[in-house]
Amino acid sequence: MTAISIRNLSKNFGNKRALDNVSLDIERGEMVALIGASGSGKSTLIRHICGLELGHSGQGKVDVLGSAIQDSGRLTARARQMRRNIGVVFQQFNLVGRLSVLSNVLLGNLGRIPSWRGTLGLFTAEEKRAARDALARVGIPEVAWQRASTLSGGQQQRAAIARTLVQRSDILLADEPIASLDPSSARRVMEILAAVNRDEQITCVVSLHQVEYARRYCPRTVALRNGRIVYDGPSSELTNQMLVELYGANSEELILPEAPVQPVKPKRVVEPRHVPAFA
Ligand SMILES: Nc1ncnc2c1ncn2[C@@H]1O[C@H](COP(=O)(O)OP(=O)(O)OP(=O)(O)O)[C@@H](O)[C@H]1O
Repeated sequence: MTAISIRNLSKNFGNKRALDNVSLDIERGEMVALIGASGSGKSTLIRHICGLELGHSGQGKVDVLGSAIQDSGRLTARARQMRRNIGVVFQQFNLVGRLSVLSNVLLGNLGRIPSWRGTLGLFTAEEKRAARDALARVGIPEVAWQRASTLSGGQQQRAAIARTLVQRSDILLADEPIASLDPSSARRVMEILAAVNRDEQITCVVSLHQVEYARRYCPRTVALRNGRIVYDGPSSELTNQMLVELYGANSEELILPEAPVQPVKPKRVVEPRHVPAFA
């Protein structure tokens, strides 16, 4: 089943074309990296998938798990209900700093419980147990009672992932979840996302600045440039040389300094979906 299907999606901010006729299918259970230099449209695309932004009026469609969340620039009637099934992790501002970590994770229940219960913070013993299990799943059970503002960046991202586990979403969108983390915290967060994708069969779309993480953790990479898809295929086949050709000097943002530019591989026949779409 197709988890996310995007057709002819475009978005302008003033004169700036942020998305340019994007069409993309992501199957259920995939782990896909979105890469691109700064300003290429990664965040904008993620925000359209969860209905936080709307495409051009009269054009474009985004389906999630077989139902439209936005169509022709308008949110559908089901969008609100559908958002419950889409977990989102951002680079920052993931948690309510003054609340305990456990309370933040419990907020993942809000879409499924009566609003009065959420407002009063009245969660059942079963919901609290599930939240503690989720914190254990992401490797930070010991911080449950700490204020969220006291966590390190990596711990905050792990708590945000735990909240999406409590939410029981089928789709997890992570918008630059490791951009402000040190390399070892970044690896840990990516390992957790990969484990959640593998073990819970949650479809993951992760926007990343550095292609090394895409190659290591995401079988498929979609690369954006100026709001257009310029590569869609196996992460392992997106060479540094291709990045240099696609992004010119901006490719430096995407390639870790220690990774040498690889020699260009001879062209080989690939499935149609995997043909790099240079634009
Ligand atoms: N709310 C907004 N108002 C005006 N312009 C915007 C807005 N959101 C995004 N843009 C512009 O749209 C383009 C795409 O931005 P977007 O944030 O999607 O890129 P990105 O690839 O996620 O970049 P980064 O890696 O720096 O986060 C950029 O030129 C950006 O300045």
